[in-house]
Amino acid sequence: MTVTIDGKLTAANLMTELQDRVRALKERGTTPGLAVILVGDDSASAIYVRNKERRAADLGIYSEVIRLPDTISQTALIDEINRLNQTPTIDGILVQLPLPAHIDETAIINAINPDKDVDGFHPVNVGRLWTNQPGIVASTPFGIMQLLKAYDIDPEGKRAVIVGRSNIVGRPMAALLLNQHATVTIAHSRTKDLFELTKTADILVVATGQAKMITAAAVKPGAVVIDVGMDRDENNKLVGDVDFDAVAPIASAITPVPGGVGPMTIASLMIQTVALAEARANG
Ligand SMILES: Nc1nc(=O)c2c([nH]1)NC[C@@H]1CN(c3ccc(C(=O)N[C@@H](CCC(=O)O)C(=O)O)cc3)C=[N+]21
Repeated sequence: MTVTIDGKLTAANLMTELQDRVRALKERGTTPGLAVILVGDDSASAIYVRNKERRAADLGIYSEVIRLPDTISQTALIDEINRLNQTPTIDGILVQLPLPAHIDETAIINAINPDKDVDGFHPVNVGRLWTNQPGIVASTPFGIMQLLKAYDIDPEGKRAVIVGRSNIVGRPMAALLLNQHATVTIAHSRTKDLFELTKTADILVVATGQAKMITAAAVKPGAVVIDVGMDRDENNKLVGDVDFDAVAPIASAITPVPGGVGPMTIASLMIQTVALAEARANG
C-alpha cells in the first residue's frame, strides 16, 4: 500500500508543538518577529506570502510584509535590508525570490545578517550546512527532512537522487540527506539518461518546475517520492513535478501537490523564526 505523505497534517502537528514555545517566549517578554520583503509580483510568491501571514498570525508571531515596487533600485533594497538587520525586534528576514532581473540576487542575499537569514541562503549558513554545523537551513529542504522523520523514513544508507540543483532546494537538500548518511546524487537539466538515474533512487526528490515530468517509468518500485513542484497544468490547476496518479501506485510513499511539501516549507519557516527569537531571548 502506498502511503500518501500528508504535509498539511504534519505541518499542523508541528505548529501545535511550536505554540508552547511561542507562549513561553512571550511570557519572557520576547515576541518572535519575521520580516518578509516582496518585490513586485510573482504568483508562487503570492501564495507563499498569504499562507505565511496566516500561520504567523495563528501562532502569535509578529510578521510584517514589506511590499516594494519592481522598479526599486538594488541600493534602496539593500538599505531596507540594513534597516531590518538593525531592528532588534526582527529575528528573521526573508527576501522573496525571484527578484526582478535588474537586481543581483547574490548581492541581496549577502546583505542579510547571516544570523537573521531565516531562509538559510546566506553563504555563511550554506557553509555551516555543508560542514554539518548548526545553522539556519533553507525551509523547503528542512521541511522535507521533517516529513521523512514524521513518517519514519531514515535516509541512512539509502540512495537519494535529487532532480534540480537550485540554491534554494536541490543543493541544501543534498547536504541534509548527506548529513543523514544517504548516498546522494544531484541530477539536473543536463544530466544524461536522467530516468535511468532516477530509477535507482530509494528516495527521489524532484524540484525542477517542470509539470508532471516524472512518470512511472522514471521511478523504482517502492521508492519514496518527494515532489517540490508548484506548477500549473493546462487547466491552470496547481500540480507538481511528479505525475502523481501514474507514480503513486508504484511508490511506497509520495507527497501530493498541494498538501505535501508546501505546508512544510511554511512550518519550517515558523520553527526557525522561533528558534532565532529563542536565541535572542537567551542573549
Ligand atoms: N526567499 C524565498 N524563500 C522561499 O521559500 C520561497 C520564495 N522565496 N519564493 C517563492 C517560493 C515558493 N514557496 C512556497 C512555499 C509554500 C507554499 C504553500 O504553502 N503551498 C501550499 C498551498 C498551496 C495553495 O494554497 O494553493 C501547498 O502546497 O499545499 C507555496 C509556495 C516558497 N518559496
